[in-house]
Amino acid sequence: MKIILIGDGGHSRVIRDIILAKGDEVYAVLDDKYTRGTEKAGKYYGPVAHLHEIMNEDSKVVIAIGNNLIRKRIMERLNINLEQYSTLIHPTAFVSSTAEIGRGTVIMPYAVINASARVGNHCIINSSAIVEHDNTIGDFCHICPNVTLTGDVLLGEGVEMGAASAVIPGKSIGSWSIVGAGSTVIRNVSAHSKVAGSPAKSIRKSMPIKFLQRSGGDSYEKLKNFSLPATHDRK
Ligand SMILES: CC(=O)SCCNC(=O)CCNC(=O)[C@H](O)C(C)(C)COP(=O)(O)OP(=O)(O)OC[C@H]1O[C@@H](n2cnc3c(N)ncnc32)[C@H](O)[C@@H]1OP(=O)(O)O
Repeated sequence: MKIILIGDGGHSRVIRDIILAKGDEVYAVLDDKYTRGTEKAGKYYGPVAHLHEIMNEDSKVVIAIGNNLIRKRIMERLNINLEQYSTLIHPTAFVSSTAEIGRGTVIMPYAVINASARVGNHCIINSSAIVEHDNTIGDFCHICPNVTLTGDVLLGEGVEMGAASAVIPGKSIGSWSIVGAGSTVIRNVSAHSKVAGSPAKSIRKSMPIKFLQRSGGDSYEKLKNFSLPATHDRK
C-alpha cells in the first residue's frame, strides 16, 4: 500500500519505519515547512495543501504528528473520509483478534492490545505500551512508551498518557487530560485535567477555557458505546 504521511518530524520518521517493516511504501510526505512540491529518492515532498492533488485510490493517509490537538485540527482541515486513513500496526506488536483498532491509528513496536480492547481513530499506541483487556480509548489519544493501562480502563478523547504511567483497573480519564510521565492513576480523572505523581494528583487544569469550549470531547456514554468502521487495514 502507498502511504501519504502528514508531518515530517521525529514521530513521522518512526512511522516510516513501521511502513517499511510492513512492506508498504511511503509515497509522499506533506508538511507546511515545504512551500512547493519536489521529488526526492522516489518520494514526493510538499505542503499539506497538495494532498488532494496526489491522493488516488491506491494511497492511504496517516497524520504523523505526535501532538493530539494538532492531529485533530489537521484531520478537520483535511476533510477526507475516514476510510482514506490507514491503520498501521508494527509487526512486533500483539493485537488480540478480539480488539478493535480505529482508522489513522498507529501501533508502535512491541505494544500489546489485549482482548476486547477498543482503540479509537487517530490514536498513537507507542512503543511497548500495554493496553489491557476491555479498555476503551477515545479518538486522538497518545499512549506514550511503556504505559500500562490495566483492565477495563476508559480514556476520553485526546488523552495523553505520559511515558511509563499506569492506571489501575476500571478507572476513567476524561477527555483532553494529561497524565505525567511515571505517574500512577488510582482514581478517576475528570476531563481537561493535568495530573502527575504516584498516586496521581492534579497539578493544574490542562487547557485554557477557550480551548475547552472548542474541543468538545466525547461523553463517557458515547465512548462506551462507540463502534469502529467495519473494515480497516489490519494485517
Ligand atoms: C517518543 C516520545 O517522546 S513520546 C512523548 C513522551 N512524553 C512524555 O511522557 C511527557 C509527559 N509530560 C510530563 O510528565 C510533564 O511533566 C507534564 C505534562 C505532566 C507537566 O508539564 P508542565 O505543565 O510543564 O508542568 P511543570 O513542569 O511546570 O510541573 C508542574 C509541577 O508538577 C510536577 N510534575 C511535572 N511532571 C511530573 C511528573 N511526571 N511526575 C511527578 N510530578 C510532576 C513538577 O515537579 C511541578 O511541581 P512543583 O509545582 O511542586 O514544582
